[in-house]
Amino acid sequence: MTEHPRQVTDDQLLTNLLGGNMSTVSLNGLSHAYENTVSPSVHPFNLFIDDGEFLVLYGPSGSGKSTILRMLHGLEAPKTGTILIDGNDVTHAAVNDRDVTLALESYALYPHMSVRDNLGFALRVDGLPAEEIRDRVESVTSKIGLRDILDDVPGDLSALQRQTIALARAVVRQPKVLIMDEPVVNLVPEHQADTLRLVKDLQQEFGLTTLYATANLEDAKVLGDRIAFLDHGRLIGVEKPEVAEALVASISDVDS
Ligand SMILES: Nc1ncnc2c1ncn2[C@@H]1O[C@H](COP(=O)(O)OP(=O)(O)OP(=O)(O)O)[C@@H](O)[C@H]1O
Repeated sequence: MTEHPRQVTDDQLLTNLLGGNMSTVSLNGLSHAYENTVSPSVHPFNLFIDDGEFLVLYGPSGSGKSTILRMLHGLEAPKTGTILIDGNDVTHAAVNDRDVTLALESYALYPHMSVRDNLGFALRVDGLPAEEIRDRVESVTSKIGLRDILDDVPGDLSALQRQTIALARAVVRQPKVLIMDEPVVNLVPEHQADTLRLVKDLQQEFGLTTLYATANLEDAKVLGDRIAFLDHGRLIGVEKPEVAEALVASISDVDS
């Protein structure tokens, strides 16, 4: 199975040459095994995610998606391999030293804080100046129609608005890498479509390098620039959404 290199635009080349803030991810020979288990949860694999790319990890339950995200986040140590972000080896770096942000579900919002304070909280902890916090919060909220509810608390809002804020709270940090682990799986169907659209819009608007785990092929096709197919802890292939169906069919043939 071939891995399609993404076309590097003139802008990206220029940014590279100028030593700009690129956010590439290289996973090299990465594997994982949970303690006291017989077979590895993730077999060794290589994967490169380009700056600003939306990469979907797709596979059934137990295929290794969460474990890969947890290694990238710093919550699980790999058994083998390295993790490079912008060429820097972060394989053994602490969670807070790798600039990877996990978008949490809406129940993780602080219930007593206004939307504005929820969005700015992590930025204050990071020590950003008040002016920059205000600018970032306004920039994100104006793009997603949240400005009118900045002074409300989560309990006053709809489930969809809360979900939107939870996503915005990750984006406002402008992380090098944004990760999401099945963020729509617990939402009612009508909110799932809206949330997927929002995820894609925010990712494109802010050009965030993103890894997104899902067991839903339709979601993977809507969201991904490329889809990484996982099966029983193995990376089977990395393809554009257009050829996803054919690859899934070939995996099913092999499995049956
Ligand atoms: N804490 C753990 N201890 C032992 N084995 C685990 C643990 N967490 C996951 N596993 C195993 O590791 C493998 C990969 O699981 P993982 O959760 O990464 O898959 P997934 O594709 O994200 O599935 P799901 O969406 O159901 O979480 C599975 O075989 C799973 O049973």
